[in-house]
Amino acid sequence: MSDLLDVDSRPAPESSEDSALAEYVAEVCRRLSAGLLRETGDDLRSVVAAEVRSVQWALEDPAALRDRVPVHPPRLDHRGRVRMFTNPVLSQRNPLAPPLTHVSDGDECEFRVTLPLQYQGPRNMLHGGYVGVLLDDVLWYAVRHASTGISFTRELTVTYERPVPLFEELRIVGRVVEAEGRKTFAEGEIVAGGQVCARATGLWIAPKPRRDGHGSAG
Ligand SMILES: CCCCCCCCCC(=O)SCCNC(=O)CCNC(=O)[C@H](O)C(C)(C)COP(=O)(O)OP(=O)(O)OC[C@H]1O[C@@H](n2cnc3c(N)ncnc32)[C@H](O)[C@@H]1OP(=O)(O)O
Repeated sequence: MSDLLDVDSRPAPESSEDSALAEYVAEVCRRLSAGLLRETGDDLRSVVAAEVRSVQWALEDPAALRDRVPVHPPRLDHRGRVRMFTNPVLSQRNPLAPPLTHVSDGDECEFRVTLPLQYQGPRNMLHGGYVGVLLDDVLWYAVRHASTGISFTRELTVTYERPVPLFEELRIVGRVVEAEGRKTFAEGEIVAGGQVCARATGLWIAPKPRRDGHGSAG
């Protein structure tokens, strides 16, 4: 996924052990989030203790994490500044991002994910706001893949056709339907068990070029 970012090939100012440590701790945070919402009493204490031990183990022996591949270190921009990939859907280093698999980058972009408890709205169902977050991100990703620069979401319409389930694999799909100047229109859906649960259409707009010829953001 990171190949779509505006990065260069200079080495990141972080050891691979530290990048692995950051991603490992993000995983621990995800497990803790689910544990805090699932457990009580002795079970809660035992989940917290186990995860604290696993962080201590990782800190004491960072080399043990070295074989955890792939690791996604921060990049440097053209001025040599660290560019951390912070995206709350796609960054492995962000505990808010779910454990998502990136399936394809062709005419259709597709992510797959099985969402745990911390994304719950109604019982066993995905929170509606997060349905919008996932669709915004996959449509943005399709727009980004089909173009050369950054675009911002201008309009996003989500149709909730049936509940999006937690605890089972979701396909999250996005595609460009039309591009005209700075505007790109895209659409997509979230599919569970072969059924479309939610659809989205939207418009992405590239920022006006600056006087120096570059985009104004991104
Ligand atoms: C490494 C990076 C990782 C990034 C992760 C991204 C995750 C997903 C994407 C996002 O969530 S982005 C964050 C949420 N979005 C924003 O915060 C954007 C806030 N809005 C803006 O900053 C501006 O509105 C925007 C830059 C999008 C557009 O401002 P402009 O002043 O350039 O737009 P303008 O009003 O000139 O409209 C441009 C064109 O679109 C047209 N237009 C605007 N709204 C329209 C509409 N609703 N339908 C059809 N056309 C529309 C408008 O008529 C015009 O057409 P023409 O070029 O033909 O004249």
